[in-house]
Amino acid sequence: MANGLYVHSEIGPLKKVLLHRPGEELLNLTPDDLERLLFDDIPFLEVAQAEHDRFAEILREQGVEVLYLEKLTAEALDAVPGAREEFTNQWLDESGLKGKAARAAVKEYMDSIKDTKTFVDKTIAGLRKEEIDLPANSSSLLADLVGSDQDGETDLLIDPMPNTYFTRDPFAVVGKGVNLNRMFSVTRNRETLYGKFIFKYHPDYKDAPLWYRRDSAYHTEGGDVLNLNAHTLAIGISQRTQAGAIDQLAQNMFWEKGDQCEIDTIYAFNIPVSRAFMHLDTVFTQIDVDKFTIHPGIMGTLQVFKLTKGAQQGEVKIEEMNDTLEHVLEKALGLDQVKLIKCGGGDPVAAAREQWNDGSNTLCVAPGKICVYQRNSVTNDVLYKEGLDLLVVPSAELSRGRGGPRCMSMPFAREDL
Ligand SMILES: NC(=O)NCCC[C@H](N)C(=O)O
Repeated sequence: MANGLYVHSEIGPLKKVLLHRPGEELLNLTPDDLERLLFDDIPFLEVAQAEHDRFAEILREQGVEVLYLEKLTAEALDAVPGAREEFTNQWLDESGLKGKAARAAVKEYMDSIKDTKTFVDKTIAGLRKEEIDLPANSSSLLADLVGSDQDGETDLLIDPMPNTYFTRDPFAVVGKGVNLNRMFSVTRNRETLYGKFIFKYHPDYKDAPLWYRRDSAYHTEGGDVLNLNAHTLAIGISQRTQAGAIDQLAQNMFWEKGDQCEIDTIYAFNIPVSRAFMHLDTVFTQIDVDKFTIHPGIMGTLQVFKLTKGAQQGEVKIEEMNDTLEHVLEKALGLDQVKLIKCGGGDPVAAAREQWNDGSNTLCVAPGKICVYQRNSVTNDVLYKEGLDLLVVPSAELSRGRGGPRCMSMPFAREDL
């Protein structure tokens, strides 16, 4: 574990996980910005934090080391002279700020924050106009005179990043390396900066090989990536992950970085493009050696492609194998039978309601032991009767961002099975 990363499955005993405690970014969410910022409601921050603290505590009770994105980023920026300056400039480049004068004023404000962890929190929280002394209209640039209001009236100078607590998506640990993603939306793509600097400068993680880069041409997100075993990945072709990203990933994993990457097979699942099916992990998650929770909407024949390394340099073989999810997973895992447990049991009303609140998005901490949202009582009852050991996370507020326990976590290390 030279660089501290080691993930070869979805279910091996979890040793180390990355979270982000929701912070002041949720206080900069307004009803008008919800859709653009990919959020569905305004959470009550204090309760969201208490729920998240309980999630972290549940993980620690299971012997898991809990890391925080904001802390690792601050450590990375403090580790190398010039790293914080480099981060600030790139954060400003991607902040949507218009005008040189505004940029200079924000830079001065951010530089004045001495403590780096407080600085990192502020980059996530966003900035209100009232917080900055913008120079009077003395500039000769139209952009300074008009400012950011050209996109509509707003009290914000820089958008918050309310989805940062979904640490699953900006990057994904695969084996001993990382897919550093280019994300689907402009707003969430800013979250990938934290991973960029952690994997560039953090003393414990800087040697991690990158299987994908945030400057790639196609978008992809960690919620679409499932580590089936050391050699096999499942990836969704979804609203968030383009087929071209999977081609690029296969090239990098099989060839460009083939000497470091153990993955030799990728199953690409073509899932419907909709918010309910946002990522592969909103549709199914592995909960035991041979068990998965699923969204019932994914039953029936699926279009699936199997990508393997070809014989010629740079060649990737693609086989279309349209089949049921059950059969594809059996083949991929080399099992005679897998069991798919439906969100909501057989009840279509419960399935729709609980799927909306991530009933099939679970975090497995060991085979058969999973974190679930408390509010999904119908699904949880079914899982309990199937013999699963449930670690129940309070979820009244956390669920308002449309992500569950798997979305809120990025495993850094799991024991082998
Ligand atoms: N892996 C996941 O399904 N993550 C949930 C992300 C929810 C967030 N509001 C988003 O739309 O990106």
